[in-house]
Amino acid sequence: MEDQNQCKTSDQQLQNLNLPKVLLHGPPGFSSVLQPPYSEKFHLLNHSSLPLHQFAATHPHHCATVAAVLCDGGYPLTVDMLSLLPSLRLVVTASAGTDHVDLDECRRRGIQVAGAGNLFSEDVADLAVALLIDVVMKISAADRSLRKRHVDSRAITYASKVTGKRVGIVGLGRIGLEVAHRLEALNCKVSYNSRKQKPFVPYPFYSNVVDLATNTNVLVLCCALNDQTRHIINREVMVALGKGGVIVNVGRGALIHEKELLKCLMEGEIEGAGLDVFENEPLVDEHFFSLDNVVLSPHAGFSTLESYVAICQLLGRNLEAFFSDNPLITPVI
Ligand SMILES: O=CC(=O)O
Repeated sequence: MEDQNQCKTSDQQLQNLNLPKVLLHGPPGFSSVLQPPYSEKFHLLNHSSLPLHQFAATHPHHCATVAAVLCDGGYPLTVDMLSLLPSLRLVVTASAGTDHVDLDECRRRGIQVAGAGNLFSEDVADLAVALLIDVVMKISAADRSLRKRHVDSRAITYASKVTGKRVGIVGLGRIGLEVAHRLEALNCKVSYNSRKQKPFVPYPFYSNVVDLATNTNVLVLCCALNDQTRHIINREVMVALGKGGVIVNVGRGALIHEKELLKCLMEGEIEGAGLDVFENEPLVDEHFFSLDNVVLSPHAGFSTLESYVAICQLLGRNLEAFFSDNPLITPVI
């Protein structure tokens, strides 16, 4: 554990005593998400060099008094972890998804949670459409082929038209809607599946993902991961999508039964996949690496420079709002 401010003067350390303690729960370097003026308003603690339970064992006083956690999307906050922080009142996550945070436990303990809101929706939608176009038009496969000096583009099999494709969006929240708007410009025929039919959208609704797959060429997964959506894309759905079918996933890896996806890709049950997320992140199943009909992206849907600058501000503003007794800017609960 390092105290974020340990190299400052002891005067500043004394000053820290009056500042709310915020525990940073993310990768090395995560502390840079809070910049002045926000970084000066909190006593930042960074445990990235130690697992949280070891930090708790070696720094019980800090753990007992941490008031807020600032966490990164890939960093779980389980019941056990939350129990190490008895004074915790706020979790701010730098992600739109909240499947890594035990929200039920936060509710039970009255801990408020803020997230990224819709900040990343446009970037994620851009990436979804980029992956769709790449897989369908075989851009990355052609690039690989050219680099091997196979200059005849037909050395790879024929690409397919994006224009006019029937695209089924799974999860028509803000990201799904952004994807739909982009696809309309490409003359794609959009339909969707979600928990409930949305009265305000013009797209056909399918209450069942198998029916959606049967009636489309491409599935784009934009929904949240929860008990209802885990492995929502199983073999039955992939077979229903059919041999020319493509799956794009910008939601969470575990929306797809990944082993079945690999089998379907290898056996030609579906045509291809564009994946920004994986079931065992940060690990990626290496079987994907040898498949030419897959385009891979390292969970990068939210990593534009513009959005990074914006999320840094938003995290600080949520912390500031909470500790000034104002409503959270982007509340989850
Ligand atoms: O995956 C990224 C996010 O949830 O913001």
